[in-house]
This record gives sequence, C-alpha cells and structure tokens, in this order.
Amino acid sequence: MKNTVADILIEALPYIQKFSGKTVVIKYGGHAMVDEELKTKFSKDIILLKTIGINPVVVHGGGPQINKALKAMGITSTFIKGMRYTDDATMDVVEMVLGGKVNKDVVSRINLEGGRAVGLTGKDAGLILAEKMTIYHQEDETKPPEIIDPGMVGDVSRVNPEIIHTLSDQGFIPIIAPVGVGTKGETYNINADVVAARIASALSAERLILVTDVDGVLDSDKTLISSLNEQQARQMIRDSRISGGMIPKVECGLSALNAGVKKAHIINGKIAHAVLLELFTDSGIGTQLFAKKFNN
Ligand SMILES: Nc1ncnc2c1ncn2[C@@H]1O[C@H](COP(=O)(O)OP(=O)(O)O)[C@@H](O)[C@H]1O
Ligand SMILES: CC(=O)N[C@@H](CCC(=O)OP(=O)(O)O)C(=O)O
Repeated sequence: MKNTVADILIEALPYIQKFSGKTVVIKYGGHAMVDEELKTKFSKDIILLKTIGINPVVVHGGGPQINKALKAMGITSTFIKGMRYTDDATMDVVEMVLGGKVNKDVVSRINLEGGRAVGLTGKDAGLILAEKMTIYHQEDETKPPEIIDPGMVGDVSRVNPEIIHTLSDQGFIPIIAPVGVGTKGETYNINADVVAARIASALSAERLILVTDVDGVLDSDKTLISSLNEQQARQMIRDSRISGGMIPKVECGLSALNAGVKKAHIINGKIAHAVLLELFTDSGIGTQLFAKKFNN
C-alpha cells in the first residue's frame, strides 16, 4: 500500500530518472488559469521540474482572457472550427492580452515562487514564423470544400528553437505566448495548442502535456477516455463527439506524435498539481493520445 510520503516520492523516482535532461512542453490553457491557489500550484510544479533537471517549456493560451478584453471593448468574437476569427482590431487585443497581461502573469508567478521564468512571444528571436491559415469546411462530401478566411489566424511555418535552448541551458524557464510573425513582419494569432505541438516537435520533446479544464477527452456519456488512437479520434471528430476547442487539441497531440514527440496527454488543470500527477505517477490522469504508427 502506497501511503507514506516516502512511498510517493519513490514512485516518482523512475520517472525523474527517465526525464532528467529531457524537455517537457506544457500547454497551459486559459481555462485552467482558474484561481490563485491553482495558479500557484501550477507554478510550483514547473519549478519542481526545472529543479530536478527536466527542461520545462510552457506555452500558454488565454482564450477566456481575450474574450473578456474584447467584450470590454465592445468587439464581438466568433470561432470557426475552434479558431477565433481575427480581424485587425481583434489581433491588437489578442497580442496585448497574450503577450502582455497573461504572459507576464505566468512569468511573475513562477518567479515569485523562486523560479527563473522568461516571457517570449513568437516574435522574439524569430521563434515562431507564421503564415495565414486556410480553413476548409465541407458539409457535403460530394462537393468540393468551402474555403473560409479566418483573418489573421496563423499556422506555424517554422520554429527557430535556438532561444529556447539558450534560455533552458542557462537555467531559465521559457514561457511562450502564441503570437507569430509573418515574412513581412505581420502579426498572427495562433491557437496555443498548435504552437505547443510545433514547439514540442521542434524540440523533440519527451512529453507534450495539454492542460485544459476537462479531465481529458470525454465520451458522449461524459466518461473519460484514458487512451485514444488516431483512428478513434478522427471518428469522434466526424460524428461531433469531439467538438469546439477539443478539436485542435486532439489534432495537435496527434501531429506532435507523428513528428516524433514521445507521448501526448490531455489533462485537467483544475486538479491540483495535475502536471506532477501526470508525469510522476504510474496511473497518470487524463487522456493519452496514440498516433497511427503507435496504435498499441
Ligand atoms: N469530447 C470532448 N471531451 C472533452 N471536452 C470536449 C469534447 N468535445 C468538446 N469539448 C470541449 O472542449 C473544451 C476544451 O477546449 P478549450 O475550451 O479550447 O480549452 P483550453 O482553453 O484549455 O484550450 C472543453 O471544455 C469542452 O467544452
Ligand atoms: C486562433 C485562435 O483561436 N487563437 C487563440 C489563442 C489563445 C488560445 O489558444 O487560448 P486557449 O488555449 O486558452 O484556448 C484565441 O484567440 O483564443
């Protein structure tokens, strides 16, 4: 029976040994930034990882925080397949909220607890080069898909990870806002799951952990699906059992796995110390995704 503090620490030992010196990319969703206590616990988890020799890289979202700012300014917002339609006025607010308030809040909380976090957007050191995303919509499979213009929504065209390596090697924790830059210096709003997956792929991360506000991928009866392969996930998207913001999350997890990231998980950030529980316990929490070639 594992009930002493020592037993719990020892359960973590093989994982600590395995992950030491490796990179773990954590996507911290806006819906998981709930209250002060949870935010502090998340900050401590990240510092603990760094302290034991793991390289955490945090990519944060901020969807609800953007909604609040847009509402206060009287700008209405709509979503197409989980992506925010981003006209120029919306883009200004998105950059201000993600690169400003949300990024600095995550950074300063980690620093307050004794870590050394540094905030970046994709513009810093050319970290995230972006291009305009094209969204296809197909209602009738006998007809060609309709092309939807999402405004300044970006797709990642290239990640230049040097700045991440430089910071991580010097003991800093990079905190990345999902704003990208185009070849002409234009600013793009990129879904944070997309950025996290592409950064994890560029860093050949050991783990991609997507932290959200639900236990993982839920079935129609709301039960947690603890492991999900690519085929099952695509079927769930087709029959709308996976919808909204869960679509980019699942797609991104699968694409990171196909690009060489070892494991991808979706977990609930409302569970205290969710990141530690996922990484350092035998049972883990949440949904683990499996790519086609690893369907076992
Ligand atoms: N099958 C599903 N399982 C779990 N959540 C789902 C599913 N389908 C849609 N969702 C929705 O996706 C949301 C998570 O996406 P999102 O709100 O974008 O999170 P975040 O802000 O953390 O990126 C859930 O809160 C839920 O409303
Ligand atoms: C294109 C697009 O939709 N970008 C997102 C960026 C923030 C984000 O992804 O935040 P969460 O992870 O908290 O949802 C947005 O504007 O809301």
